[in-house]
Amino acid sequence: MEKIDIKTFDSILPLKNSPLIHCITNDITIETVANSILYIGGKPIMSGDSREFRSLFQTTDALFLNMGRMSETHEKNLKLASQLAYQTKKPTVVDMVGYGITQQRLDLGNEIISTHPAIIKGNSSEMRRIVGLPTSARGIDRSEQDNQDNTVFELIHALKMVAKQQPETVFVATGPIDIVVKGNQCVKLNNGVSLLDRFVGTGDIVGALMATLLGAGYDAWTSSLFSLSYLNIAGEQAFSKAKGHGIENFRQTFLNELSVLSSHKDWVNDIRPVS
Ligand SMILES: Nc1ncnc2c1ncn2[C@@H]1O[C@H](COP(=O)(O)OP(=O)(O)O)[C@@H](O)[C@H]1O
Ligand SMILES: Cc1ncsc1CCOP(=O)(O)O
Ligand SMILES: [Mg+2]
Repeated sequence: MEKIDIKTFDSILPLKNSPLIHCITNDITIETVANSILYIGGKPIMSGDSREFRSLFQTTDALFLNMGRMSETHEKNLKLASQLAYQTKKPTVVDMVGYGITQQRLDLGNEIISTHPAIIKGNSSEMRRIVGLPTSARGIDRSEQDNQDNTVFELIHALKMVAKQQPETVFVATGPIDIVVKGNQCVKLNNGVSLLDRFVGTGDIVGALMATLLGAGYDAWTSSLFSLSYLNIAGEQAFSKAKGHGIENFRQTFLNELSVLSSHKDWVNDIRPVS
């Protein structure tokens, strides 16, 4: 497993600049995604009007694409934006929500993958479909079977095979164990709490945090590892403060933690890579 240079994480927040992040995302979690970017010092612009994409691209620092709630317009927007990002080398994160559950999502996801975004992420079940592994997951959720030691091992192997074809792209599979792969490099992270899986948006949020760090000028590897660690340790802090008081209370406490965790400089000491 690659070592993580945790010391660099200490100095990342607060961000030195306020990167402007263009988000084309689902309308289920759009407000939470926008606020999460603000909580770590970025500036979101949520635009789904393709008429303004080209002028927006002249001022934004990164692009966040989320396959979320599909429609013909959303599909056209994601296709156009991913092509513009490829042509202009705009740092891009794509969240493969529901990849492979329908032909539309399969085709759209494959078209976006071909534009070589900096980070391709999804939960472990979505990422298993991307690398051609079976999954019993339904809808956009993750199957528990996809988080066992053997299934995590086979996903890492398959991700490395795909990553060899796209050496500039970081592949992230989230779950109880988060997997980050770039070429033949791999890190597994073991932070977070199961309550993070009990409400919608945590996958969307961590993808938006990755795009924010890309926009701040960090590379895809650092952006992925930092965002996963930061979000999950915010979840651990929220659990210690809000456990037993209901999922919605945990969710609110968790979102609050995203805005304050960076002020506790020793948070990086809680990062738990898995050897
Ligand atoms: N059971 C769990 N234990 C620890 N962390 C979790 C758990 N479930 C989800 N997470 C964390 O929540 C975030 C979202 O992951 P996941 O639920 O897999 O994405 P999605 O919401 O797209 O399905 C990730 O940072 C992941 O590490
Ligand atoms: C429920 C739902 N349906 C389409 S997008 C979405 C939200 C998914 O958010 P996350 O992947 O972060 O749980
Ligand atoms: Mg998701």
